[in-house]
Amino acid sequence: MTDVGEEAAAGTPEPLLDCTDVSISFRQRGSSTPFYAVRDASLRVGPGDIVGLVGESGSGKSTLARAVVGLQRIDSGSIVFEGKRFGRSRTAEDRRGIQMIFQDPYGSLDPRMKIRSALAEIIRRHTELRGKQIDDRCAELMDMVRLPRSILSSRPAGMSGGQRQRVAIARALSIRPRLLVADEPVAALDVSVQAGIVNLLSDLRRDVGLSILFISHDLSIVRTLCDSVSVIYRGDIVEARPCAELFEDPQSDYTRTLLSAIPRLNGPRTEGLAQGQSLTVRRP
Ligand SMILES: Nc1ncnc2c1ncn2[C@@H]1O[C@H](COP(=O)(O)OP(=O)(O)OP(=O)(O)O)[C@@H](O)[C@H]1O
Repeated sequence: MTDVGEEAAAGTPEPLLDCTDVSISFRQRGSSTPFYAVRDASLRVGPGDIVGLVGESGSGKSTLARAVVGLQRIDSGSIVFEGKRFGRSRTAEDRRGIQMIFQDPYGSLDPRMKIRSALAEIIRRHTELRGKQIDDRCAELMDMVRLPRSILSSRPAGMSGGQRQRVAIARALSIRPRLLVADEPVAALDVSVQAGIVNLLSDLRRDVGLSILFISHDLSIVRTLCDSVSVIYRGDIVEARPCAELFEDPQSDYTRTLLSAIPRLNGPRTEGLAQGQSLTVRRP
């Protein structure tokens, strides 16, 4: 096995996140045989990378993502983040490094709480900032996610889906994670709103060096946003390659099936997201 020193000397950066042979099972009612939702899955995210994780419904994407953030126990394998292997429990510092956003941002936002209070609470809990420093940080976060600062005085209930997802991103960023796990973050949004969120994630990688594990069943978005992509099928990662290579020359039968099921992918990179609408992502 190559050690980190040799890798660095060879010019290969140490991955930020390195999952190796991760298996996750659930008990099945009425059976003594466990059901493996994830089986020997390996996944790497480099510093500043956006990695897509794609697969059909029930293939194990969310289960693996939850394991990465520490919400799901793993049976075997390892999850190493910034060179540290996570054990059964994680420290507060471990948890700070990886934050997650979900398809439904309501899940992480208290509908009764003003955005300023929700952000202030998490900033106070996880950082040394106090008083005006917290106000300044809240304002800065609104700028980062391109929301007007006046939103800080609103409650989630009065906001659009896209605004709520931006607030969820601001909340995740408030404690300066190095990795954002985004589980279907645009699946519930209108196509026009999706493009704004995808552009925002791309800009956050460029502006603050955020690394992203982007989970989606929408291959056209993954192709537009991600540097590399892992394809998961029934808990197995069947292919993991740079995006351009995978879309041009898929190696596994399952990836070929996924791609052929979406004829619009045969068009140019930014065309045809849905019925003539285009998803234009600004590249750094
Ligand atoms: N807590 C659980 N108990 C039992 N089975 C579970 C549990 N969580 C997930 N599963 C099963 O594990 C498999 C993978 O589910 P998972 O949610 O990870 O898939 P997914 O690829 O994220 O699907 P989707 O795109 O529909 O969200 C599914 O068969 C699901 O029913």
